[in-house]
Amino acid sequence: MEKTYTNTFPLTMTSSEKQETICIFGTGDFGRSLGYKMLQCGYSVVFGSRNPQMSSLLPSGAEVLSYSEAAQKSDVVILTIHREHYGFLTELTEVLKEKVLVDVSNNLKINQYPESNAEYLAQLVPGAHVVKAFNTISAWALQSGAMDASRQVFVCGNDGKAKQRVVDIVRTLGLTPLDQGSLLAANEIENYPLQLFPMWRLPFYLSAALGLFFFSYCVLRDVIYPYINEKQDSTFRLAISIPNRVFPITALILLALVYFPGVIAAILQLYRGTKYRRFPAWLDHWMLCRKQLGLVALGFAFLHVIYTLVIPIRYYVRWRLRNITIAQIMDKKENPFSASSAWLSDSYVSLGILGFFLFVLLGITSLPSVSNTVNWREFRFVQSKLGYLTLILCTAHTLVYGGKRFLSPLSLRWGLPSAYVLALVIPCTVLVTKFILIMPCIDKTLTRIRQGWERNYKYSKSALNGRSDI
Ligand SMILES: NC(=O)C1=CN([C@@H]2O[C@H](COP(=O)(O)OP(=O)(O)OC[C@H]3O[C@@H](n4cnc5c(N)ncnc54)[C@H](OP(=O)(O)O)[C@@H]3O)[C@@H](O)[C@H]2O)C=CC1
Ligand SMILES: [Cu+2]
Repeated sequence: MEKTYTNTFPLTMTSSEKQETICIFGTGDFGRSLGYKMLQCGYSVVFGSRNPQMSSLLPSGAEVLSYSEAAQKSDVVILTIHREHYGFLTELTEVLKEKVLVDVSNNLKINQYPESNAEYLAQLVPGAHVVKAFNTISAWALQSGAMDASRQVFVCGNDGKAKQRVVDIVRTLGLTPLDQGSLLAANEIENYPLQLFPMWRLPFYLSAALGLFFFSYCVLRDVIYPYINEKQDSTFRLAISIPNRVFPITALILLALVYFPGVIAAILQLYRGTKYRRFPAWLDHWMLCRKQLGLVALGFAFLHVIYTLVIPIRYYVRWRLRNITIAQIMDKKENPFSASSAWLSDSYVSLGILGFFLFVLLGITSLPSVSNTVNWREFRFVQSKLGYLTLILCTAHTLVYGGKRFLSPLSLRWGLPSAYVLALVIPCTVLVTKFILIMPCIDKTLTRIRQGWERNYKYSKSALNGRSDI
């Protein structure tokens, strides 16, 4: 019986061959769009509907029959019906026997039901070969042809031949099939369209929290403090001065947070004396979204660069420069040139430029089109060595910014240090810890652990033999 469709199914259809008929159950949005696309690609389409006479707006050229009549016309039946309405299929088990039954359904929530929709369908219609496909393609994309971002169709199913047929249909429709294995994968495939930027969530919340905290901190020091102490209105600082403090601080901390989990993981491995124990879930998740953290940090660094470029055209800056010059003319006294200040200011800018350049380089190499062209060692070299160099340069940039005022009691307001002093805590912690970790004696142990050596090997061996360790 399996021979029937291997013989009849053409791999690619030519006009001279008989058109293959596909049956689509349901005449809703998705069913109609899919039917339209299939007709365009040379299939003949039969719709199954509760009310064949009432169905309107169907693509011309398609036939509409009752569900059981339609099912008899083809051995591939695509169900474009919501899972909640699958009940009536139990009456069609005889007609659907040995047919390829394609489940396209999505749910409203992740893990909404104990079993995936496709597995539920397989239980309802035990004689059919259920294949999961098309759920990641939207009706709108099918119709408008705007499918660049969503050409991929995940396909899974327990019957190899049935799956192959669906894969071929997907290809004929101009989409890219991705075989995901057996029906067990259906759950993951169904959850996929419901996820909302899972890897961007942590970076987003972190940057929002950091931004808000430092913004409030700067408002307290730079707007509220001068108002209460000198009745001075500094609210104009909310537009550029304060954002241009918050952005670089957020960028620097996020960049440090890209390298922090690696350091924590190394310490954990050293402490446990083995690499064969799982990291806690939060550390795993943190490690997985390092790329996104770095890209968000790069975004903030960009903002800092742009905000810095406009400094010379700001009214406040020009006003201050003019006033200082006029005051010097009136006093007939020139400000002496300070070589150390010139050095500090130039090195501050230069470190910033170099740090930003490497930061952009890191961002570019994390793009899939670029990272696909480098091998594993090259990628690690760029992301680790160059990454740490970027962190060192950006931290130094901030330290030099502080310059002579760094930790000076004069810059305290209500006992609060400048925001950039706080910003340095995490980057410095990461750099100092990393420096300790690369000291030869520690590095040697860590490398051995990462190659599989275990400190308490005997202990684990006895555990393996099932003996108690007391
Ligand atoms: N819309 C989209 O972009 C996408 C949809 N999907 C999935 O495709 C399936 C269909 O979605 P969509 O077309 O948007 O939904 P619609 O509500 O527009 O269509 C559902 C169709 O199911 C049929 N149906 C059968 N039994 C019942 C019943 N008891 N009550 C109501 N309808 C019934 C109806 O067709 P008739 O009246 O002819 O019997 C109806 O038109 C869903 O499982 C959805 O998750 C997947 C990817 C994208
Ligand atoms: Cu800067």
